[in-house]
Amino acid sequence: MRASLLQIAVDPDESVNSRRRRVASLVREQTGVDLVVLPELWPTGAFAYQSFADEAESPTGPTYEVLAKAASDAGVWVHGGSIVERAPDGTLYNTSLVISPAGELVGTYRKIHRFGFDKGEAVMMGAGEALVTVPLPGLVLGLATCYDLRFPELFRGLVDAGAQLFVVPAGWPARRREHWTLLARARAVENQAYVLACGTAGTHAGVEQAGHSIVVDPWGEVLAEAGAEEEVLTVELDASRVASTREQFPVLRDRRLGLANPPRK
Ligand SMILES: NC(=O)CCC(=O)C(=O)O
Repeated sequence: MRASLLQIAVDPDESVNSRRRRVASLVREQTGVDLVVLPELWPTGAFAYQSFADEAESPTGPTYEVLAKAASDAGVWVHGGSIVERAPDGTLYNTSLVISPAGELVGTYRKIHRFGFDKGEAVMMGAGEALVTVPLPGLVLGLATCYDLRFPELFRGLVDAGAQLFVVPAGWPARRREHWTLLARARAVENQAYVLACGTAGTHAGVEQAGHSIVVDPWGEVLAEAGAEEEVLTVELDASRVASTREQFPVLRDRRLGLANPPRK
């Protein structure tokens, strides 16, 4: 499987619609790969909280429309990063879209762990409640978004649901870049799965973005890593590597589940 991660620069001087058109043509340029991955909240910027309500859309709204057309023109699967979703009851969610080469919306995932502690996304958005996997030809995809990367139990739950490849769109700040790289490798090693972590470039809402999108294999080796600027990272994934790693070094088999917690003192 060939995958391209589009590390998009979110420039506040570019309108959301111009960025959608620009990203759609970048997706079309990936004809020949199997999977294209976009970052978290690339239409608005993950930290541009003030525009969330104005730019909120439905999962089949304007971002889906441009990506679905681009996916079918290029004949690729698209993980569309995420959008600000407005649910029918008015709640906002940070929602990922997975689109087939026929342009169908085959999966959505509402970010479970919201970032910001007592402000920003954490108070403006609802929390997702469901783990999501999507079978792609050759590998089962498990979905997570940005801050989710800090919560290993989510990834273990996705492994239990069959995931072999994690796609993690992000808007990760430059000042915590070392955490990003370390956590992406940790999630790959502990779960013996591919990690495709796609961040944004540029600075928006005063937050410099890390870029440094990264692809890690099931043994924890970094197959490719971007710089800080806008960049397309294309990698070859070997679907059989997940099974062979899990077979040759069967650490997942040694889990001790169901132990009782010690009483709290
Ligand atoms: N958009 C995010 O989830 C940011 C996460 C982050 O900055 C961190 O975990 O650190």
